Amino acid sequence: MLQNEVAASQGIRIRRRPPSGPPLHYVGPFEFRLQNEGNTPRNILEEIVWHKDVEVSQMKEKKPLLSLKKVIENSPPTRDFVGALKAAHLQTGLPGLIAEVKKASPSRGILRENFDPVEIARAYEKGGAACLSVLTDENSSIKGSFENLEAIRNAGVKCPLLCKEFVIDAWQIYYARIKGADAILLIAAVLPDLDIRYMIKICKMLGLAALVEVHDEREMDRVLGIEGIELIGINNRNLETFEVDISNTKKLLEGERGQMIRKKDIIVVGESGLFTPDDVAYVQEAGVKAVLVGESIVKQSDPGKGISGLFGKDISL
Ligand SMILES: O=P(O)(O)OC[C@@H](O)[C@@H](O)c1c[nH]c2ccccc12
Repeated sequence: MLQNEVAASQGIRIRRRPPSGPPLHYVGPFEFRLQNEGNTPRNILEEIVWHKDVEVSQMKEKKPLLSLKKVIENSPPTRDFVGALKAAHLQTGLPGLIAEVKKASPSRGILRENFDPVEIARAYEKGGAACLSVLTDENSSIKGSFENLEAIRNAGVKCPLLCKEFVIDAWQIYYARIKGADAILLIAAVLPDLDIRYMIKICKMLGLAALVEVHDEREMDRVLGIEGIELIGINNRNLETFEVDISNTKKLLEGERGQMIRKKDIIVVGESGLFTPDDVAYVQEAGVKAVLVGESIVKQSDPGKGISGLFGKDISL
């Protein structure tokens, strides 16, 4: 089966690359690009993934896997991302915080002018974040970068770091490891089961935690069928439509799914759209032991104080 067909059979709507024939058409003396269902991305997630495909193949030519492996042999060990979340939860009785260093988003535009990633990371650490998330996609309106990840790691920040990337190829996991990541995001709306299985093995080999992100029941059920998963993120934002609804976290943790997660001792991370202590309490009640928060804290003049605002108390002690 073709890659897109395998994905579609698992309910994945994101196509990994334009599936249909030549996009150029001749009409008289003119050549122009005819947009059609086949060669036009259906939403921003699909557009990012198609772009990523080109980006990764170019990067791979410049830095082949073998050269990355050599660098990794001499890299310092990774930090324990899952352990840091568990410890924070035990210590505070609140969900462990993954605080996101986020400059902009496709739906909200620029979130912070004068964006200084290292300053934000330090403020988060001081404010009690257990871990940090750093967006690394450079070509979309997310405005992330691997330089930010590297700069935060090199600045002596001790919190474990999540590389927030759109992973479509295992090469990216090696690259993230070199740039200072302790964990990486794998998006179930993009990756078929076999890719997730394979990538989780690579993460284990490299000492990285994998945060596997789901958004609906079907994705959750697929991911629960995969061995060796320690961290599942429930995104309250639909990456195709950008609709945000925090009751999504509750819905996906009800009944048998919640039971299975407890039995497997999986840590669930509530992601996106969390702004108030009530929001945090709501997802904690639903069963999460960690939260991933960007907008509400990165927008504050002191992002560290933003954390106290989010939890309704100082969690830095
Ligand atoms: O800024 P928010 O609403 O607090 O959301 C943070 C984080 O969950 C969000 O940035 C996110 C979750 N999954 C993603 C995947 C790609 C890009 C971004 C994301």
